[in-house]
Amino acid sequence: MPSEALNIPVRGGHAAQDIGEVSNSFGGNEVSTSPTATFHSPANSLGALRKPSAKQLKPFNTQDIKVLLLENVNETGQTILKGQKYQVEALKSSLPEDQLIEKIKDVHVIGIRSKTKLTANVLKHAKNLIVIGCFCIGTNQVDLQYAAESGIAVFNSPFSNSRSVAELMIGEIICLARQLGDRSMELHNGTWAKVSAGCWEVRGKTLGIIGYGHVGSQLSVLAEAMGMKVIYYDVINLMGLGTATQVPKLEDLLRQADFVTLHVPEIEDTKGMISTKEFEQMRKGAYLLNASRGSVVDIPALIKASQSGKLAGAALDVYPNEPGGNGPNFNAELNDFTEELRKLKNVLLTPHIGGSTEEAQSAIGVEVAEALVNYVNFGTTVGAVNMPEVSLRSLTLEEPNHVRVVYIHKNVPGVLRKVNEILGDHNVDKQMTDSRGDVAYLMADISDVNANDIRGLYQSLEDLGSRIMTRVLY
Ligand SMILES: NC(=O)c1ccc[n+]([C@@H]2O[C@H](COP(=O)([O-])OP(=O)(O)OC[C@H]3O[C@@H](n4cnc5c(N)ncnc54)[C@H](O)[C@@H]3O)[C@@H](O)[C@H]2O)c1
Ligand SMILES: O=C(O)CC[C@@H](O)C(=O)O
Repeated sequence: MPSEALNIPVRGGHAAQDIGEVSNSFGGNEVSTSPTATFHSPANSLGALRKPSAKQLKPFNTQDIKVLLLENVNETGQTILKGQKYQVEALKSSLPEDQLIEKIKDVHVIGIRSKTKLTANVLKHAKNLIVIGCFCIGTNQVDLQYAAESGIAVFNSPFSNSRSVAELMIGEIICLARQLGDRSMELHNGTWAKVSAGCWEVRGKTLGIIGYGHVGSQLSVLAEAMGMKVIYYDVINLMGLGTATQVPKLEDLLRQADFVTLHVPEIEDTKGMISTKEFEQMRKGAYLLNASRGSVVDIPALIKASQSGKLAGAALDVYPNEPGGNGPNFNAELNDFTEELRKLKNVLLTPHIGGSTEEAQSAIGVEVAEALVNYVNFGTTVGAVNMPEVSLRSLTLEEPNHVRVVYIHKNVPGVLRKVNEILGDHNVDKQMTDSRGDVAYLMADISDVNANDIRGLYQSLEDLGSRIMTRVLY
């Protein structure tokens, strides 16, 4: 069978086009949450691309694949995607919703960071989209459920920037303890203010970490190395690193810690988790740091706690509303508390740079771009955050008449029987299927397939009522 002879439309929810007309058409586990859980190694299945005997699965002209990268995705990621000859458009900022909707109509792959909101309203316009790459840790900006139900896989980089965030927290803890932000600002403005009142060593102080995952646990180790006592609160029981100890309740942590730092995901439970009541429970003269998501801390309540002297200082890296790009745009139009926040003493404000280091961005670029290529070219979902993890060993060059069928479907009874009736005309060499909630993902490598059979195979799967998306790769 001639490789790349036919192109199979893969996007679900649309009428199958004539094979001849679709030369421009082409058909991605739970992120580990604890230091003791099994971490995913960075995507490594590109090794398959490099193995001489592995067969490239590209039932499409790769140069027809349109990739839109927003928010200044690192050069490393762009290079990998361009290396596949995909058409890559890379923009430095995110896009307002109306422009995003226009752009997303066309593309097969989109890469974003934390600012681009891929809501159901945006995604319903994404007629060709098969995969989303979040070039960051957080995936709260994407409607993961809607994406899964539309057959769109979502990938992220679960820990490539954890160390960078932890290091920033260490820097900020010392800056807050010594009021460095204020001293520096004063001297920039020509004022010499040599003070020691209210300035402390961090040695012997208690750090309370809320959310003891990738970032929280890294921070724990670094803080202990500076002589801090570490306690943490998490919704799951986790083994503390070093001598760090878990406390049973959030309130216990708030009452004991000198520094409280947040490293939880943005989910329903964590929205507004630090508000007036929690500030009251904190020690007088304590410090609060938030580099998780802007919705986790009630900032007007933080402003009151700072003005009243309850808090000795705070460091914020994230805000409920953040600008789409760089510029003089951190103002009251964005968040109505901004002016008051800017006036506070010993409050460090940073523009969501926790993960913004050369090391982190370069590693994220590679990890997410490789996951995207593996999904587009091979259908592999290892590392996807909204689909079951499915992978099969590569087809090899010794298997010229094999095709890989990817069938994303509603998780309802009887589907496998019907699919296997269709595949049963061929030899099913290997097959893997798994489900996650309402969506199931089936991958099968079948042999003895003639080029002429592919359209029929594809169409039969498309015609099943359970179909979300069909892809045939060969
Ligand atoms: N500022 C930045 O640039 C930056 C960079 C990386 C990550 N982040 C944010 O930090 C968050 C944490 O990152 P991570 O890699 O450590 O995530 P993670 O998933 O490894 O860890 C999160 C931890 O929070 C715990 N948790 C969940 N809900 C909780 C609750 N209600 N109370 C207490 N604990 C709870 C989880 O059990 C888990 O152990 C990310 O989701 C992301 O939003 C920000
Ligand atoms: O780079 C970003 O925009 C997001 C960084 C961070 O919040 C993350 O979720 O990894």
